[in-house]
Amino acid sequence: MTAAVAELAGVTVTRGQAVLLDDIDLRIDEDQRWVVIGPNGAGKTTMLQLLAAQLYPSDGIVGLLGEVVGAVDVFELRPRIGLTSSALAERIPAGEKVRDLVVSAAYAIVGRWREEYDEFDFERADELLAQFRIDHLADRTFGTLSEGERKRVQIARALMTDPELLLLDEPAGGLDLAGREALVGALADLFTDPAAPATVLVTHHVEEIPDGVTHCLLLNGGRVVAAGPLRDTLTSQNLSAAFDAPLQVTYDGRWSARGA
Ligand SMILES: Nc1ncnc2c1ncn2[C@@H]1O[C@H](COP(=O)(O)OP(=O)(O)OP(=O)(O)O)[C@@H](O)[C@H]1O
Repeated sequence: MTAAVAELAGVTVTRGQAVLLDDIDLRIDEDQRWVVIGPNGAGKTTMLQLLAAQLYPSDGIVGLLGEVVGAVDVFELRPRIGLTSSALAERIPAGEKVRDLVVSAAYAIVGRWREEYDEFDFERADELLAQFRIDHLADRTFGTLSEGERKRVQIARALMTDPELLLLDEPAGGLDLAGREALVGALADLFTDPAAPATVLVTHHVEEIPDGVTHCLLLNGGRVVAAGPLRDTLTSQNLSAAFDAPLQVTYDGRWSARGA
């Protein structure tokens, strides 16, 4: 049996009168790659914040990497979890060099360059840059990169600490078609690697589901519409329920969806 990297039991998140997540049960195993899909405001980012140990539930239990959030120091948990999001990208100084940015993740530092890094760290950073086909950008500054290049740098950085759980919040958001396709391809390479960590990828678009994704969570209004193995879960009926609109899902090696 595989081990759970994350377990949510009866998890509710409220802010004032607003219910952001409502009574969520979910288990993510170490060999699983999840995609979370839902309309704006469904609670996807809130879910990732819970999984990143950046948010406590208002009710219920969040188990992460064998620990219960709230009963353990989150600063011990966070280095074991890789996260990319546009909010984090905004905090990256434009003048930071790509290689430094990736290598400094080993020490969970953004925009500082004070620690000693060893040869192994630089080798690992270069390996990750090559894996995401951005090794030619190693000496460029973050601010000079295209949006697609920035996304890949962030993912390389998130992997630098060899996280046990990788969380990607709309990694293809804002990319043009070619950039999106390149990123989806790079993620497919990662997701189909058995050594890659358990992953949760948030998106609005089924076209952005890379090969290697095994499970799907559909959210609407903070509630689970459906969750389980991808092929069983991502049906026209479930997607329509998640988006409150008649949608037709097809799969021909890639997922796509259109109005029914
Ligand atoms: N502090 C808060 N107080 C009240 N409501 C909030 C607060 N933070 C978030 N919300 C609401 O919670 C809901 C879920 O937000 P969340 O960012 O998790 O959704 P999402 O699915 O990631 O949306 P999107 O696709 O637009 O990024 C939204 O309706 C949002 O307006």
